[in-house]
Amino acid sequence: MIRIDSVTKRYPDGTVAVDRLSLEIPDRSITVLVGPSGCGKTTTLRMINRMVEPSEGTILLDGKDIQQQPVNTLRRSMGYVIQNAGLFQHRTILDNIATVPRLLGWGKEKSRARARELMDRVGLDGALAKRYPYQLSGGQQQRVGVARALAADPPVLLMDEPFSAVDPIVRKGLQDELLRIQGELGKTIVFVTHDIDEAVKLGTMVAVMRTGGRLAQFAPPAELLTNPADSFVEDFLGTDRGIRRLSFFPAAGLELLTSPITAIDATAEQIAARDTADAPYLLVTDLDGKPLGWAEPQDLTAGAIDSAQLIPYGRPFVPGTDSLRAALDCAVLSPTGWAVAVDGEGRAAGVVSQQTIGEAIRGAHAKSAQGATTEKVAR
Ligand SMILES: Nc1ncnc2c1ncn2[C@@H]1O[C@H](COP(=O)(O)OP(=O)(O)OP(=O)(O)O)[C@@H](O)[C@H]1O
Repeated sequence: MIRIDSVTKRYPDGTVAVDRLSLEIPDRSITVLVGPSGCGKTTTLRMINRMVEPSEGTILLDGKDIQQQPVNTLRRSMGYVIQNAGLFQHRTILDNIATVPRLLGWGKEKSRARARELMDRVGLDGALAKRYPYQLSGGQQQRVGVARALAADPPVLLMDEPFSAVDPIVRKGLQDELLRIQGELGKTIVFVTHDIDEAVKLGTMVAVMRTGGRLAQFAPPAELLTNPADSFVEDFLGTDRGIRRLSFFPAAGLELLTSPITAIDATAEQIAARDTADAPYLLVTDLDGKPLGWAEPQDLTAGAIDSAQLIPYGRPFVPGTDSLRAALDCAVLSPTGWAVAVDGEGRAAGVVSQQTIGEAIRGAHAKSAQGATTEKVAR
């Protein structure tokens, strides 16, 4: 949908912010521009809505040169979200969100109705509608910024470090919300960040830029983590690239053992009859099948199970939605070295050892080397 064709931006003082950049930004997906401070990300984004004009090269939107389009028409087709939301401080939340529909002449009631609908869409409580921006938290303000950008239903959303100013937990919530909104609305989003984790999480495609405004690599995140183009990209991705790449392999194929699962009301005879050859620990569950903790078989054969004596099982993973990274994390954090898999209701579905996860990782790498595609799974 957006094609950046050999674009250069030279500012009047001679700074080359962007140097012969070419990118094909796919339709209805999130393309992330990432790179160190000053590498030209913001300049690139602003050239897309003509807040900055390129010195050379062309940008095409749906095959048409954006230079040939009136700036106002162009900007109407592009929502713009910036860090700290950039809200109008003297307007209520509802009126902030209704800004563009009002500019388009929608009328007050229709604009406000649309604003209410968007508050709901971005997860804002309707009770906040009459407040002013200063009466909202940073995360809430950022949601207002996203709602305002979506108000006139533009096909394109440009987002410049929109979540950088909030704490990590709020940030994760905003990222998840953006992925949900993108899934529902199918916008074409260009997202600027300097945080590679954010880029890998959000991007369908990731453009890594280097200082001097040049493109270092343009690839889907799994490809980036597997085959960084050069040492700059490799360094930028960080030292735990291998672990992060596991986020792209689903945990669904892991072989789970169910024989060690033991209900808390199991009798000594039932426990003694268990085949524990494959697993040194038993996972004790409550009567609903939810995990309580680990026990060594010899500690249980004595009689009634005392839940206070159990070894904590740590955090479980959900095979249907989690990745091998999540499963490995659970196993690494588990005092027994075994990870607990649960179903959507939190009931124990099986257990798996670090060794089995290790074998699955090797299998996944081998498969991916044969060219199998890696889909994004929950991280
Ligand atoms: N108006 C301007 N005049 C001159 N130089 C500029 C101007 N705006 C930006 N620059 C320079 O262009 C280069 C790219 O800036 P830009 O803001 O696009 O980078 P960025 O990657 O978004 O950085 P950051 O992550 O720090 O926001 C920088 O060297 C910057 O100093």
